[in-house]
Amino acid sequence: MDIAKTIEEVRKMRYSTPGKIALVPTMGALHEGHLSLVEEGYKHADHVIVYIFVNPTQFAPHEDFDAYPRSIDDDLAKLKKVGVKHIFLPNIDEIYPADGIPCEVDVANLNGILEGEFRPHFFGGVCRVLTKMFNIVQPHFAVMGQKDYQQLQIVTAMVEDMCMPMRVIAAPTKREDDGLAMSSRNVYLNDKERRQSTGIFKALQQAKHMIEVGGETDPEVVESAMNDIISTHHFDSIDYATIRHPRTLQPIDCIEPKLSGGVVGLIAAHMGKTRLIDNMIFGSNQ
Ligand SMILES: Nc1ncnc2c1ncn2[C@@H]1O[C@H](COP(=O)(O)OP(=O)(O)OP(=O)(O)O)[C@@H](O)[C@H]1O
Ligand SMILES: CC(C)(CO)[C@@H](O)C(=O)[O-]
Ligand code: BAL
Repeated sequence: MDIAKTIEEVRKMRYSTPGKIALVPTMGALHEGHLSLVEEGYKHADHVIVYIFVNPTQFAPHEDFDAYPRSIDDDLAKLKKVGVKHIFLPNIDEIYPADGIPCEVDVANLNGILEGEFRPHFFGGVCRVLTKMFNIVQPHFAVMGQKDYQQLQIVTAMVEDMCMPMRVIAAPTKREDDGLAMSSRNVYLNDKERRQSTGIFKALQQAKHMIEVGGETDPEVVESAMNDIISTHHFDSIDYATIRHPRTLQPIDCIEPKLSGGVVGLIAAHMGKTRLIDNMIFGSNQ
C-alpha cells in the first residue's frame, strides 16, 4: 500500500498512476458502507484513492471531534483486504496550515436547512474540506454515500456549479440485517439503544408503504406516522422526520407519485448520546 501524507506526495501518487481515478472521502472508522464506496469506485475507475481525515471544520465545539472513533491500523487492514493500494492520510496542518487565510464555500439554498439547521458548522466545513481534497487529488470521480443524503446533494451541486472537472457518484446505503444504516457513530450505542435504533428504518419503511402501496399524498400524514414510530422506540429527541423534494430538499405540499425521482424521507434523531440520520427515496418508479 502506498500511503501519502502530504499534498506533494499524494499529487505525485496520483499523477504517477495511469488511468481514471476515483476518490473515496472518509473520516475513517471504516465499515462495510465505506468498503462499498470503494467497490463502486472500481466500477468507474482504474484506481481508487481513499482519504482518511477527521475534518475539524465540520464539527461544532460541543460536537464529538475529540471522541470521534479513530482506528487507523484497522482501517488500513480493511482497505488492503479489498485491494486499495492508494491512501491519503494527511495531518491537520497539511490541510489547514496555521498561516492559511480561510475561505468559505457555501451552497446557499441547501446549506442552512435540515442538517444545516441542527449543525450550522457542518456543510461549510464539508464543502471546504472537499474543495481542498478535490483540488489536491484532482480525481475523475468522487464516490459518496446516499446515507448522508443532503451532503451528497450539496457536494453534487458544488461540483456542478463550480465546474469542477469531475463527477460525484452516489452509492446506496449499506444496512445491518435489521435495517439500521451502517455508520461509524453506531459504536456509541449500547445494546438497548442499538435495539431501539431500528425505529428509524421502521419509520422510513412505514412511510414507503403509505406512499407506494397506500397512495398517501399528504406529507403531513406521513410525517406524523414517522414521528409516532420513532417515539415508540424511545428516541430521546427528533431533530426532523420529514418528506422533501429529492433535489431541492424543500418541503412539498403534495406527494405527487409521478414526480420524477419521487420524494425523499429524511430523519435525524437522538438515541442517548448518539445522533443518527437516515433517508429513503419513495415513489421513484411510479
Ligand atoms: N451505511 C453506509 N452506506 C453507504 N455509504 C456510507 C454509509 N455510511 C457512510 N457512508 C459514506 O461514507 C462516506 C464517509 O462517511 P463517514 O466517514 O462520515 O462515515 P459515517 O459512517 O457516515 O460516519 P458518521 O457516523 O460520522 O456519520 C460518506 O460519503 C458517507 O455517506
Ligand atoms: C465527506 C466527509 C469525509 C468530509 O469530511 C464527511 O463529511 C463524511 O465522512 O461524510
Ligand atoms: N457522515 C458525515 C460526517 C459527520 O456526521 O460528521
